[in-house]
Amino acid sequence: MTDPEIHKGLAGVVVDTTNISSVNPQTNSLLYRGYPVQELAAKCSFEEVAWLLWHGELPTPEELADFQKLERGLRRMDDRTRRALDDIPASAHPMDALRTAVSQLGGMDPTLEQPNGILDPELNLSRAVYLFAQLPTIVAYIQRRRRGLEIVESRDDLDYAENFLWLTFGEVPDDVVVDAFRVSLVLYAEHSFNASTFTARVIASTLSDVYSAVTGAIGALKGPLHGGANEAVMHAFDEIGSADRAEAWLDDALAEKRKIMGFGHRVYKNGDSRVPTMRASLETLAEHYDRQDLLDLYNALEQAMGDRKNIKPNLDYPSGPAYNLMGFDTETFTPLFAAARVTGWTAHIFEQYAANSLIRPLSLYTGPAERHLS
Ligand SMILES: CC(=O)SCCNC(=O)CCNC(=O)[C@H](O)C(C)(C)COP(=O)(O)OP(=O)(O)OC[C@H]1O[C@@H](n2cnc3c(N)ncnc32)[C@H](O)[C@@H]1OP(=O)(O)O
Ligand SMILES: O=C([O-])CC(=O)C(=O)O
Repeated sequence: MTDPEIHKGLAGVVVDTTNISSVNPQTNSLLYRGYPVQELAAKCSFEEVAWLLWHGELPTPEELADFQKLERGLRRMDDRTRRALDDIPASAHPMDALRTAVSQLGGMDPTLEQPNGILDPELNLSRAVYLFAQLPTIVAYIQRRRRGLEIVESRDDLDYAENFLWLTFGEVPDDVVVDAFRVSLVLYAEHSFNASTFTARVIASTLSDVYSAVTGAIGALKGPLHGGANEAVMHAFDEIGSADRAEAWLDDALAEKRKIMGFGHRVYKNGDSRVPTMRASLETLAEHYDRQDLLDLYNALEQAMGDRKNIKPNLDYPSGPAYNLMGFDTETFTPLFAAARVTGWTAHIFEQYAANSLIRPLSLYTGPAERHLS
């Protein structure tokens, strides 16, 4: 009998269909429900993109107004969530705190216990909207607590992106900063069967609940080969210090066989479709904050990596320094990714429930042959 073909890391394996987004490395395109992500980033609020991912169509003006009203009414953090967060050491990684908070929200949702409470599509949409509204409050609070600052309450006159920045910094920055932040959220929202989304789908496929699936997805996103890379990019920039040191730093890192964070991608081999849009936002921010030095370092490392390995940046490469310029702590970068991606995760969880098959692949056993206790 010949051994089955092994697909390590499921590389190249098509495991299911999806109508949420398409990643096409040949044309270097990314479509959300058919719309190019660049067009959505140029023209849509993050609320509109969230709606599109969940419902398949952009909202009408009335639907958008109702959704915005609903979202604004769900932003306040429950005292029990606050207590759960306060119980975690402030030194813990924000992704650990966020993962705990989402899990705790699941424990506080009594509707999960209703008949069909886990799978009811209407309840699940409400849960997705609730998580969408809550994550900025939670992520902002985690950063403020780490800085020894008091919580800031949401403002109903602000949209999602503005309010997220307000909650974090206690002020709404200039429009160019808000816009760069909104663009990052749109670009991070969805990316087909990436590791965290697949994790969410695996969990949903057991007919477990939305909160469990999102909690698991947060765990998967934390790793530096996935979402954790946006933080790792900034750590690398801190290590390098300035553009003139990029080449030497890279040579040392490659000699030590280190992975260069923010470069490479499982699907895109000729560059990530989202990078030009995020890079343009980074450029605007660098100009706004008068930080050409950061852009120089960005360009120098990209150039050196291209020369030596011909490997291109992924979205985490421009997002890391962009979030740094906006004033976020490095440890908050991956939670920002999670707050954006909760839209894509939940859309995929709904899709999984709607046409479910338990996800359970096979493995080729390579351990000891059958043996017996004497
Ligand atoms: C938004 C996102 O989540 S995007 C991904 C974010 N993650 C990162 O930025 C982490 C750094 N990048 C990586 O580790 C990888 O590129 C991954 C995990 C993203 C993709 O990995 P894979 O598809 O498995 O690529 P694979 O590992 O086969 O790479 C092919 C070759 O390029 C090398 N390579 C790929 N990425 C990098 C990198 N960032 N630094 C150095 N070498 C790299 C590999 O070592 C491998 O070389 P080899 O053939 O000599 O062994
Ligand atoms: O698609 C992937 O493997 C990783 C990625 O870029 C994302 O999740 O945005």
